[in-house]
Amino acid sequence: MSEDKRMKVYLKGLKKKKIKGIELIKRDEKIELWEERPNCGLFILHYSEGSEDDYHVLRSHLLQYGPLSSLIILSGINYGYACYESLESAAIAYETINNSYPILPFSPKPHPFTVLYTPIQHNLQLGKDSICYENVPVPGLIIEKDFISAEYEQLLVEELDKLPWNPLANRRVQHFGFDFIYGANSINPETPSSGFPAWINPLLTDLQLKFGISYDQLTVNDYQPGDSIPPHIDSHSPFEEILACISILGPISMCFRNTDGREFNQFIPPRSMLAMTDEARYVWKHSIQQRRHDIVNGNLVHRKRRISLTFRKIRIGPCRCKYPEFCDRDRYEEGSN
Ligand SMILES: O=C(O)CCC(=O)C(=O)O
Ligand SMILES: [Fe+2]
Repeated sequence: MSEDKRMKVYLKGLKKKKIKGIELIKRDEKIELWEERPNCGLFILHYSEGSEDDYHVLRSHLLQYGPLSSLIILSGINYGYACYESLESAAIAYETINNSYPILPFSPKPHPFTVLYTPIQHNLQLGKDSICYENVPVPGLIIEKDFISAEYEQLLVEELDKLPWNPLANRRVQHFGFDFIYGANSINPETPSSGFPAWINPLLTDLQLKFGISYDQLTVNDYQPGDSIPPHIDSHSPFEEILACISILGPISMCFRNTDGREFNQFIPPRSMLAMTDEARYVWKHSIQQRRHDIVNGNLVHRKRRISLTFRKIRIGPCRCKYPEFCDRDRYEEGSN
């Protein structure tokens, strides 16, 4: 076949793929595309696996045309969405990609891709469960960024990795102060397991200053991408009100769910402190959902290893929270068993 003919066949194949891609976007994203008028927003028909590597391949290519304000490429879906900061950059990308068919090293094999203008600021419908926000309206939830330094974060990881991790179904854990009894979601106050190692002291001091609480139980969770913790409320009776959770290494989102159906994904940056007080502590369930990515401000954030340190204070006496319908105080009342 001549080179000319080969090119024609190749472009015909690409055109067919494009028509199929548009149908898919209409079906999944429920939007009609506006193909002709230049717009900052672009649907990308990348025909790849949408893996993390594919995401980075696309991102570095698209950045050649100008700064992006959004890029969402989801695993297992062969189209994505990008938004340029300027119309000019989007137009250069559109013209260059659709006229010169650059071949990118996608998985499973290198191939060209196409882009389409869209007038709609889009969060991919198929990725909407993973959209999270920097401040969600959960009463009593406090998030403080940059609570610890990068140096101390590094030290915590090194020290924790010297100690044995206990594997659970979807993550690994360590406990300090008192052992945590899974199932009962409690501790045995009669049998303190171990004290806190000295390298925890700076955190204990900071939390004491912040909340006036001397925390005495610590659960450390270690999550790899895709790991999770099921929805739960930390039992009221064994622990006092304020739970303080320090996050290190990777970013993640935590899902807060109320029994009335409200649900919010809170983005948690590394080295931040998240405190659950009042309703956030006693009423809302929290969980880390099984995912490898989160979407924040229109951008895909791939999860990495994340460690959390949850500080709790053992409660002496019954819980007297304002939420008896959510409280387990009856189970722990004196004389009951
Ligand atoms: O990993 C986290 O931030 C949450 C941990 C947690 O909810 C718990 O250990 O009870
Ligand atoms: Fe918890």
